[in-house]
Amino acid sequence: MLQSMTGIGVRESAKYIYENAKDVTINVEQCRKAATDIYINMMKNSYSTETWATHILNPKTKDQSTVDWIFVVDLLNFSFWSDVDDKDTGRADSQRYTVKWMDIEWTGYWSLCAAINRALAEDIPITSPAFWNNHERCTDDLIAHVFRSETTEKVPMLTERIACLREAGSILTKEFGGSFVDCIEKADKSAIALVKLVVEKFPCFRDESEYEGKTVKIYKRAQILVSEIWACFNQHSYGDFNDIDEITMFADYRVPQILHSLGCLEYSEELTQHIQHLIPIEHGDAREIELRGCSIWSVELIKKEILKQNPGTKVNAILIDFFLWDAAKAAQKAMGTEQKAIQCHRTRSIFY
Ligand SMILES: Nc1nc2c(c(CN[C@H]3C=C[C@H](O)[C@@H]3O)cn2[C@@H]2O[C@H](COP(=O)(O)O)[C@@H](O)[C@H]2O)c(=O)[nH]1
Repeated sequence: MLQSMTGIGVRESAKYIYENAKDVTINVEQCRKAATDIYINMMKNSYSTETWATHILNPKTKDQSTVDWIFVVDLLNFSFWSDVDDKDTGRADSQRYTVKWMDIEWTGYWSLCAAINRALAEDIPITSPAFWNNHERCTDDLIAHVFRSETTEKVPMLTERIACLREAGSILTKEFGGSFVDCIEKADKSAIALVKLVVEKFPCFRDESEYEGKTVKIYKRAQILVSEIWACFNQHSYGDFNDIDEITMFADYRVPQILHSLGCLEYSEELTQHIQHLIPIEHGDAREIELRGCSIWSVELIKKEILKQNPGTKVNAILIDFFLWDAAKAAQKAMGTEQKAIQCHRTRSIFY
C-alpha cells in the first residue's frame, strides 16, 4: 500500500496521483530548468530557516508561547481565497476579507496571523487551548470578534474554524497537558512521528482523499505545522528534528499557481477554463487531488534536480515550498489587478 514503513505516505501518494492524473501533468524538463533558477534565487536571498522570523507578523520569541502561536495559526491555516476579489489582487479595496493590524490591511494567509496578534494585544488568550476549551469565556461571538473584518467580506468558514478550535482545545487539554509542546516531546525529535501523531489525534488535520481506488495522504497543515516549528526554532530546541527532509511540499492553492506559471505544471484545456472562470471545485474531486498531488511531486522533482546540481547543499522540500509561496505572493502583489496567467483553484476546505 501507499504507507511506506518510515514515511507518512505523502510522497508515495503524490507519485501515485501523478502517474494516474488526467487533467494535470508535470513538465519534467521545465522542472529541471526551474530548479536552476529557484536555487540561484534561494541562494541570492540566502533563503534558510532564518527567513521565517523575518516576516513582520511571525513571532520573534523562541519559547512555548511561540509553539502555541504556530499551532493555532496552522490549526486555522486554510481557505483564505476570496469570493469577491475576482482578480485576486490581494488588496483590501476589493472588499475581500481584511484584518487591520499595526495600521496595515492584511489579507489572505497574513490576515490570520494579524487577527491572532491583534487578539493577543487585546488580552484575548487566543493561542491557549484551555481557553478554546472554555466555552463560557471563549464564546463563538468572541471568536467571531477575533476574526472581524475591515471590509464587507467576512472571514471564510468561520463555523469550521470555531469547530477546529473546539476539537483541538479538547484534545490538547485532555491528552497533552494543554500545549502542543507535549506532542513535540512525545515525537522524540522525529518530524514524521510528529506528523503521524497530529493526523491520528486531531481529525481536522487528517487531510486524506480517495483517488483511483486508493486513500491518498496529503497532510498539508500537519506538515506545515511541523515545518514552521523547525524553521522558527532554526532546527534547535522544539525545532530539532532528525528526519525533517522527509517532509514534502504543502499542497495549498497558491503554490500550484506559481508552479503552473513556471511551466512545471500543465492543465488540460477543460481544467484551465474551469479555473479561469472561477468555477469552484469540490474537495475530493479528482481534479483537486491531481492539482495537489502533482504539485507535491513537481517539488520533489525540483528538489532532486537541485540536489543533483548542488551536492551537499542544505535544501529540502520545505525551503523550496516556502520560497515558492513567498515568490507567488510577491507576484500577486506586483501584478495587482492584471489578469493572472492562471488563477488559484477554488476549493473550500479546512485542509488548506
Ligand atoms: N504551500 C504553502 N502554503 C502556504 C504557506 C503559507 C504561509 N507560509 C508563510 C509562513 C512561513 C513561510 O516562510 C511563509 O512565508 C500559507 N499557505 C497556504 O496558502 C494559502 C493562502 O494563500 P493566500 O490566500 O494567497 O494568502 C492557504 O492555503 C494557506 O494554507 C506556505 O508557506 N506554503
